[in-house]
Parts: sequence; structure tokens; C-alpha cells
Amino acid sequence: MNAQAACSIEGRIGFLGAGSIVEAMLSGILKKGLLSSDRIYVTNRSNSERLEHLAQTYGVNTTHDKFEVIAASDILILAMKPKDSGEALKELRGAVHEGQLVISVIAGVSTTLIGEWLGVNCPIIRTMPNTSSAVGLSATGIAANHSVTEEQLQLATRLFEAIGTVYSVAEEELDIVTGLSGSGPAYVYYLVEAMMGAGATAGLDREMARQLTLQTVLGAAHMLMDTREDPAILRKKVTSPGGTTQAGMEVLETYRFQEAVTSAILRASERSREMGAEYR
Ligand SMILES: NC(=O)C1=CN([C@@H]2O[C@H](COP(=O)(O)OP(=O)(O)OC[C@H]3O[C@@H](n4cnc5c(N)ncnc54)[C@H](O)[C@@H]3O)[C@@H](O)[C@H]2O)C=CC1
Ligand SMILES: O=C(O)[C@@H]1CCC=N1
Repeated sequence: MNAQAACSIEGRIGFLGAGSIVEAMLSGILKKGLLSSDRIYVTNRSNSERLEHLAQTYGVNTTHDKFEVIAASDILILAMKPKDSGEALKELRGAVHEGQLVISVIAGVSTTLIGEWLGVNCPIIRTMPNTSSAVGLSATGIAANHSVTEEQLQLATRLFEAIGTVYSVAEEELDIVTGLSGSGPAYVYYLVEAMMGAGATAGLDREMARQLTLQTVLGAAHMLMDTREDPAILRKKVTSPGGTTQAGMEVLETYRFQEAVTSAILRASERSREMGAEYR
């Protein structure tokens, strides 16, 4: 048996939703050879062009018939927006059976609510990946309801390991995961936008400013991962007394940078909880 076959998974997977997260997952799962594209089914609300694109690019089965996807699948991945999820899942009432494994990537919506909407007492796993899935570098939080077996949890973990690193958390913690690492890439991009803009404003060529910024962010992430040093220690090593970094840090402190980032993550986590309550 070759390595690829050894790590392949049994059964068929159906995706309800065909947006950016689903494309990132398809790309990762197929690259890893976890299962062949003919065992993957994808549907969305109404965008035929999008389904055509996924069929052409990944060779997956696509249809506008959600019930066909459900009937064909052993594992169902729920990937519509939180605001669409109640209506979408209530429509499917009675179609999902207890032997199927449901995996949600929907922000804020609990496994209890998903079970209530689907009207079935089936195993449900709630996850929170991020868009770095597209390059195999997602940080994904995962939590299971009481019906999920150890084997099913391992299966879901392997699916998400195809698109990054998986962290098992309590379901209540997934709202925090959402505010931190689900939304997190956007905060990093925002910082990068500012750094690139500043380099260009100060007189560098835009492309040069971009490359210097990206290499700096990549290098800092590698330093944190490889040395495992406390970020505050690494920061101190950059900061010579009376030097340039200290001057820059003093400005960030004037703008209460750490407080801003903390408040943003807490607010995003709170929004995840709010969405769960709002769409109930
Ligand atoms: N974009 C991100 O960074 C992340 C998104 N998520 C979650 O993933 C989910 C999808 O997000 P995106 O892919 O960004 O959204 P998107 O807007 O790109 O895709 C949503 C998909 O759901 C489909 N849809 C809507 N109603 C439907 C229905 N009744 N039946 C079947 N499909 C239906 C739409 O046609 C579309 O294909 C959301 O719940 C979001 O919270 C999770 C982690 C990260
Ligand atoms: O902004 C959102 O609601 C989704 C969840 C995490 C990232 N994007």
C-alpha cells in the first residue's frame, strides 16, 4: 500500500455551500489525496457558474439538488453564511439521518442549534478554519457534540489536517477561536497594508515596500515558531535603547496598539456569540 492510499479516507463527502472556504478545503483535500474527486459532491444556493468552475478545476460532482448531495454523502460539510444557515438547514429537515456525520464551518452556530434545525440527533462536529487553508496553513479549532465517536473525530481531524493544523477545543471556546484565528488573517493583512503603505509614503518603490514587508512578517512568524521564545523577549531583542524601534514602539503605545488589537479580538469573539443567538 503506498503512503497516499494509507492515508486516504473511506466514503463520500458532500459540501453544502461552495464559497471561499470550500474551495480552499477542496484544494487541500485533493492535493493530499485524502479521497478522489469523484467521491466529492458540492452544491450552493443558485450560482451555476461557481459550480461549473469547481467541477472544471477540481473534477468534483456538482448539482443544484441539495437532497441529491445529502443522499450521496457519508459526511456533510455545512459551509453557508451564518445568516443563511437557519433557513437552509430547516429546509433539509428529515433528509439527514443519524448515520451521517455533519461537520460545520459556520461561525457562531452551535452544534445544538444545527441538530435542532436539521431535526436529527446525529453526530455533529463544529470547526473554525481560516482562509490560509488555501495554502495548507489554516489554524483550525474543532469541537464535537456527544454523538460523535472517537473514530469520527479522528476522521474530521484528518480532513482539516489536509489544510493546516488542527486544535481540539471545548465548543464554548470556538467563539474565541473565531475572533482570534478565524478572523485573524484579516488583522495581519491590515497591519501589512499599513506597513507597505508607510514604506511607499516614505519614498520606497511600492513593490520594494511590499517585498520588504512580506519577508519581515514571514521571518517574524518563523522566529516565533522555530525559537519558541516569548514574543515580548523577541521584541526586546529588536529594540535597542534609544534606537529606531524604541522610537517606533513609543508611537504605537501612544495609539494604544495592544489595547486596540485586544479589543478587536474580544469584539470579534463576542460577534460570533451574537450571531449564534441572532440567527436562532
Ligand atoms: N471566509 C472565511 O475566512 C471563513 C469563513 N468561515 C465560515 O464559512 C462559511 C462560508 O464562508 P465563505 O466561504 O467565506 O462564504 P461565501 O459567501 O463565499 O460562501 C457561502 C456559500 O453558501 C452557499 N449557500 C447559501 N445558502 C445556501 C443554501 N441554502 N444551501 C446551500 N448553499 C447555500 C452560497 O451559495 C455560497 O456558495 C460561513 O459560515 C463562515 O462563517 C469559517 C472560517 C473562515
Ligand atoms: O467574518 C466572518 O464572519 C468569518 C468567520 C471567520 C472569518 N470570517
